[in-house]
Amino acid sequence: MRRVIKVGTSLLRGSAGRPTAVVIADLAASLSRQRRQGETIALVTSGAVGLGCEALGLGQRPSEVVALQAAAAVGQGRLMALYQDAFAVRGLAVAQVLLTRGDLASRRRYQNACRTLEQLLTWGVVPVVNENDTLATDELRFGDNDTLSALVAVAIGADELVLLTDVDSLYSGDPRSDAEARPIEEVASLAELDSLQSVASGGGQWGTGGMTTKLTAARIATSSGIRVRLADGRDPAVLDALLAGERVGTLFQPSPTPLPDRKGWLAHALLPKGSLQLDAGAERALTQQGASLLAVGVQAVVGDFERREAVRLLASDGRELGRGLASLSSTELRELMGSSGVEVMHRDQLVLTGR
Ligand SMILES: Nc1ncnc2c1ncn2[C@@H]1O[C@H](COP(=O)(O)OP(=O)(O)O)[C@@H](O)[C@H]1O
Ligand SMILES: N[C@@H](CCC(=O)OP(=O)(O)O)C(=O)O
Repeated sequence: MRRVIKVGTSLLRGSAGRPTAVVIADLAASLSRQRRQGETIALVTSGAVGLGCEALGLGQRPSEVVALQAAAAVGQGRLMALYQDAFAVRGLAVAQVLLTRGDLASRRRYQNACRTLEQLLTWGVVPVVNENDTLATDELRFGDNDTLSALVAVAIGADELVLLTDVDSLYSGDPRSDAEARPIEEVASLAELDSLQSVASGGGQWGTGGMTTKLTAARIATSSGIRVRLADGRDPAVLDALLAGERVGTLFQPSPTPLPDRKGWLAHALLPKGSLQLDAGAERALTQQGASLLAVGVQAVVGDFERREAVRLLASDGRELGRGLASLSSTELRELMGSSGVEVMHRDQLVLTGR
């Protein structure tokens, strides 16, 4: 079994009065037991900004990006030192892996990251992944670690993604403000997951994405065939129960028809630079025949992009049909749209997302 465990800022900063070092030591104890049973584990951890703020004596999370980036630079080393010490006591080595959204959006850099992670796992080292906050600029930022954890789970071909946070399950409303909110034990399909978007809202004082980004993460992972579990990380016994196979928190069932690796990457890692509006004929050719996209079906080109850059494919009513890598630049396309016999996107370079 391959598991990715995501540990949120909500836990690492101010979780039920447990100091960060204790939270991490408890995690290391539980996860190293799993490792001894032959399981493969990778961690995605938040906490760089939170620990940086603590070290700097900042009472709250700064709002300006540059202050967040600088605070992360202070906190990331401290965070790694805690993981390193906690796992070393149990005889396990850890490795720091810092990624930006841009790293995962480039196929070459994504494959590099996959290879490095695989090498670490082969050596029995526990990768400890975080966003490279200090370098990530606004447009290349995830901002939350939920989405990153789902992409890491896809990258290492995990069986399960565990999102540990400061709430015991997904609720039918934000439990902080909705006294009637009820826990949801299982989300059985992508359709059910999509229908839940309205119940999720943002994070707490230190967490960033809240439940909204956890649902995005669940969508990415389950559509690639990875089971997702959301559970309370405040109590180490809950993680132990989860790792022992007990039903705790919320279970998101994996899709029975997972996207193959490259299509999963196209659907979830790309950073679209523009979009193409398609006519009804092109929509039918893509969705019903699995055809490549031809210039004859392109009605409008929005944005500026080069050849092999990512674009969204939109239906005439603005719905996203899919996305992929264009064979032509926006300048070339503006000249050629409507002409027959010109390929704009090969079927292997596009994925239908139907959002
Ligand atoms: N529908 C919901 N169900 C459960 N929690 C929710 C929901 N909507 C919003 N939340 C909030 O999301 C928070 C967890 O997200 P966040 O603070 O970003 O944590 P983390 O740092 O672990 O990612 C919870 O404390 C909870 O108040
Ligand atoms: N990369 C950031 C994590 C951002 C964050 O708080 O994410 P999350 O725990 O998903 O709400 C950090 O290390 O502080």
